[in-house]
Amino acid sequence: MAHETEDLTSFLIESGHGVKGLSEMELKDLPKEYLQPQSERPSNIKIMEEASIPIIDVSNWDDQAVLKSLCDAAQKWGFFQIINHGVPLEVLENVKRATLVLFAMAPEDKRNYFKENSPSNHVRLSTSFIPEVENALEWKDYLSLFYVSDDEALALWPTICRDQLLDYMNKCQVVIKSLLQVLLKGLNIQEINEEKWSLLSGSKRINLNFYPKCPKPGLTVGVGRHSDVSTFTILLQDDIGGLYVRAPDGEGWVHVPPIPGALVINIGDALQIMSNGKYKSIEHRVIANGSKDRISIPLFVNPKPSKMIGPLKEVLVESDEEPKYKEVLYSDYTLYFYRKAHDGKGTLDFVKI
Ligand SMILES: COc1cc(/C=C/C(=O)SCCNC(=O)CCNC(=O)[C@H](O)C(C)(C)COP(=O)(O)OP(=O)(O)OC[C@H]2O[C@@H](n3cnc4c(N)ncnc43)[C@H](O)[C@@H]2OP(=O)(O)O)ccc1O
Ligand SMILES: O=C(O)CCC(=O)C(=O)O
Ligand SMILES: [Fe+2]
Repeated sequence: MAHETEDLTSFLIESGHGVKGLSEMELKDLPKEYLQPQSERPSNIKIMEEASIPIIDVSNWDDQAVLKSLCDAAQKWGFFQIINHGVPLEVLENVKRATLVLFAMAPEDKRNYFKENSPSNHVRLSTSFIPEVENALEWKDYLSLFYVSDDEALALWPTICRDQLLDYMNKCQVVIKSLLQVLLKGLNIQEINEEKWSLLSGSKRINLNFYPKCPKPGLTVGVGRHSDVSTFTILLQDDIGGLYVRAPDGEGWVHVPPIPGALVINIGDALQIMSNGKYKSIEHRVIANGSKDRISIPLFVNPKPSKMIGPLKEVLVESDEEPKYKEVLYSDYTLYFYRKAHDGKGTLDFVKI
């Protein structure tokens, strides 16, 4: 039934089943649309079992040793986990539960949030990444919510999860502010005025990712190799695992093990650009799971879309380096990201000098 592409699109999107619906059919084989080229399949990944991304205790953001660990991790790994960050465990659990409840909704209710029916482009349920431009689909459904204000979110976001998400985003504000202050100190910027806050963190997007159990996890991906286009991302994951990040040697891949209560932080392209390459946005990917559903919730902290981004002048003066990236309107950068399939760190080519 769902094996011809047109039928598949109708099943996934028009009927609102998503890839979760395919998973529930207990198919023996994957529809051909999900077959990734050999080079992207998990069997071709060199996994570095002995390596791990840093785990940093941030109970005291003002501690110089904590500052050094965070800035070193942002330079070397671009990915780290934080513990004792102050966001209550209960708030994290509520968000994960709300995500499961959202994806458990009936397809006829979920279909209202797919792009074609959604009342706003700030609320969008999708499957894969951008099916229209992908040669091979990703085994994932996701709800993407662009945050403008609490009032707008209360009016537009699905009632089934909006309160839990807003509470979580609100509680994350301390983490966002503290992390930005530390990372900018590492660039020798001590004071952050309103203009800089807005440049670095003037918009937010939260995605609820659902990776259903997959009949042939070896032949597809949960999410293909990409770097985020954010300033940085705060990722909450459940206890299943499957996220891998590119190791600093550029060859192998390192698993990000779930740690109860921890938040995963990754530097995005916008901060790589603004720090003129000092902080690294690192490629990452998600492998599908053969026996269990998985969820993750990335909170993308982004520049305001109307801002021009480029290497910060303080960074250029301090390092006496030439800019490595051109200035670009942030919304143009994001649109370029959304116009193509995931392609590793390919989005940065848009601004490389
Ligand atoms: C790994 O898998 C992912 C990752 C992601 C996201 C990762 C990030 O790093 S998110 C950070 C992105 N930055 C922002 O959201 C802030 C800046 N955003 C904006 O300025 C706007 O949203 C916009 C991108 C400029 C678009 O706004 P607007 O002018 O109002 O037009 P739209 O109709 O909303 O969209 C135009 C065009 O963009 C694409 N698009 C927009 N939002 C999404 C979305 N959430 N998911 C996918 N695609 C989106 C879309 O192609 C639109 O084209 P149409 O043909 O539909 O008109 C996300 C998802 C993953 O799987
Ligand atoms: O699910 C994950 O662990 C990562 C998801 C991700 O990289 C993204 O949504 O940008
Ligand atoms: Fe990502």
